[in-house]
Amino acid sequence: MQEIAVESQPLTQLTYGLVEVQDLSVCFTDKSQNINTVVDKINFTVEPGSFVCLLGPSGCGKSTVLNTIAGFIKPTKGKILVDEQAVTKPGADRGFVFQQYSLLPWKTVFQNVEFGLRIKGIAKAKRQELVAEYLNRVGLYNRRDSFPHQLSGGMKQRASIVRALINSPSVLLMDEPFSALDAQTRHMMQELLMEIWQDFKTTVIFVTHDIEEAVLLGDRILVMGVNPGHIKEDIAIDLKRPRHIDDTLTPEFIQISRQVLATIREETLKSMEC
Ligand SMILES: Nc1ncnc2c1ncn2[C@@H]1O[C@H](COP(=O)(O)OP(=O)(O)OP(=O)(O)O)[C@@H](O)[C@H]1O
Repeated sequence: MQEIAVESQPLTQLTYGLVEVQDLSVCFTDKSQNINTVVDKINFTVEPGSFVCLLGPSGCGKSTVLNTIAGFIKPTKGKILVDEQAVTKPGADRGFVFQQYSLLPWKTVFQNVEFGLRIKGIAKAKRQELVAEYLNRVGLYNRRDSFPHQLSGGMKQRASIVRALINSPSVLLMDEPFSALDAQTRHMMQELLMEIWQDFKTTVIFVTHDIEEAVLLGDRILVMGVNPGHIKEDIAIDLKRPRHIDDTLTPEFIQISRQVLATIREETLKSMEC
């Protein structure tokens, strides 16, 4: 593989990361040729460097919207623009972290994180320097030679996050990345993600159905409604940063969470009716 030298990339590099979702509709056709409109006429813009949560009841289409931004699903109508370029397929400008760990099981932590840099043809010495820097950032350098099955769930997700971030994506797409973790590990991961995001200033679009998680992490919460999936409310979270788990106990936090709960409760009931 041809190797090229690159300039050192500081951890604090500011990427662009403007995401525009314009009149997005996604339909799936089942075996009997019935057309199911999963999300309809979705419009929103995510400003560069902001952290937006997509929140809604199960089945409202959160993952479908995220997968369309990732380029895994093609819009039936409408379009997605990332940094003013139309999304037609997956690309290195969009990093993805799934609920189920996206690490390659036959590669070590180091090799998993290094993978994208190898594909780009970055020189070995530079790869080693960058991977060490990123693994140190999430406290995984000492586990660099471990395989994924030798790691805890939290460690796997830390590795998955730096695996995505090391490629300097304009936007990081996260689909319920902490939902499989126990409560304590989830809280640690939420705090770590906020710290990393403050460093990197990458745009983050984060899917969750956990209200507390959305209020803690997001600059904005896009609450989705059902039948078909749509944006029901766009709620700005004006809580000061940096935020910490303890903030979830403050009156301001509880008040915002109640407001979000009231919005989402109606949709959850609707989703249970069908
Ligand atoms: N590839 C597909 N083919 C057919 N139907 C699909 C496909 N992907 C998703 N759906 C349907 O679209 C709807 C929305 O699914 P989606 O996973 O986007 O919702 P969600 O809000 O992320 O749900 P959850 O919170 O449970 O993960 C569901 O009814 C699902 O069955």
